[in-house]
Amino acid sequence: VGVRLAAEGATVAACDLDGAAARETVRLLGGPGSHEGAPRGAHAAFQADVSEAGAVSRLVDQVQACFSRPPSVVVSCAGITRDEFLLHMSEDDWDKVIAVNLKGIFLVTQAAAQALVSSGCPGSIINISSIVGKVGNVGQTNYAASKAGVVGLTQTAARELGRHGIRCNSVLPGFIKTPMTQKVPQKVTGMIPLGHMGDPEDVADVVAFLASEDSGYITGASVEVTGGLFM
Ligand SMILES: CCCCCCCCCCCCCC(=O)CC(=O)SCCNC(=O)CCNC(=O)[C@H](O)C(C)(C)COP(=O)(O)OP(=O)(O)OC[C@H]1O[C@@H](n2cnc3c(N)ncnc32)[C@H](O)[C@@H]1OP(=O)(O)O
Ligand SMILES: NC(=O)C1=CN([C@@H]2O[C@H](COP(=O)(O)OP(=O)(O)OC[C@H]3O[C@@H](n4cnc5c(N)ncnc54)[C@H](O)[C@@H]3O)[C@@H](O)[C@H]2O)C=CC1
Repeated sequence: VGVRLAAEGATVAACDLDGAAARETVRLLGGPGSHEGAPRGAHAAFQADVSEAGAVSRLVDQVQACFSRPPSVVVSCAGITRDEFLLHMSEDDWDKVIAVNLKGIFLVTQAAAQALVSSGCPGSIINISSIVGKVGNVGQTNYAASKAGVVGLTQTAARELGRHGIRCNSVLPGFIKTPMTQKVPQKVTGMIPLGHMGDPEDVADVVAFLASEDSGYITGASVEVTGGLFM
């Protein structure tokens, strides 16, 4: 997503719980700024735990200090799984997934919206849900609930923030080739109408569209990027 948005001319603030991962993203973008507080206009890397309110507040403050404005496009990708059958799922596995995947998106969406509204800037907020939030999945009561919650949160934010020129949309990827999907039974591929798994670039293409003025009249939408899986 960062590479695609940079290719569209965006200056990217990449943030991750793993600061090294964020700095690697900035290096991928060819940005000189592989450290916080990069020269104005350069891409910059930040570290934060999105499930922690103080960390998110500090992140938005750091981004505004670095770029002299709130972020005009915010893409929340952070997500984890702690898969287990319902009969055996621990409370901790439930709490951890909800904290990152749902509360994290609440905190980032809220902090970004507060900064945009107080500065009178329009914006586009894009939250990464999952097709699992629409149809459920074996072993994922926690994850499915978190991802379904992302859609409801984003629709509500869209209703409240439209008057401020802030659009909010959800992206629901399907079976995408990343480490996260390595444990999914491969028999799934046969269920995909397009016959193959997607690539992260397929998701990035949709994010770039929702970030751009080409989607200027779209808000509150849930865009499925699934090859037709579970249409
Ligand atoms: C006909 C197949 C239908 C498959 C539909 C699956 C759709 C998945 C699309 C995902 C797209 C988006 C996903 C996403 O947002 C990103 C992710 O979250 S990727 C990770 C998704 N996680 C899973 O799919 C769960 C994978 N399973 C597990 O992690 C383990 O199985 C689990 C921890 C749940 C249990 O482990 P264990 O006790 O060791 O049991 P087994 O692994 O031996 O499995 C027992 C039994 O259950 C079957 N099974 C496991 N997972 C799934 C599944 N997702 N869908 C269907 N069936 C599943 C497994 O095949 C075994 O069946 P047997 O007949 O007993 O062999
Ligand atoms: N891979 C797939 O097939 C699908 C993925 N998704 C969603 O897409 C998003 C990205 O998924 P992937 O790139 O596959 O996963 P990934 O595991 O490669 O990336 C997730 C990133 O989130 C970071 N992160 C984890 N907890 C964090 C926290 N508390 N604070 C800040 N950062 C944190 C991780 O360090 C990691 O860099 C996730 O929200 C996932 O649920 C949705 C559908 C399908």
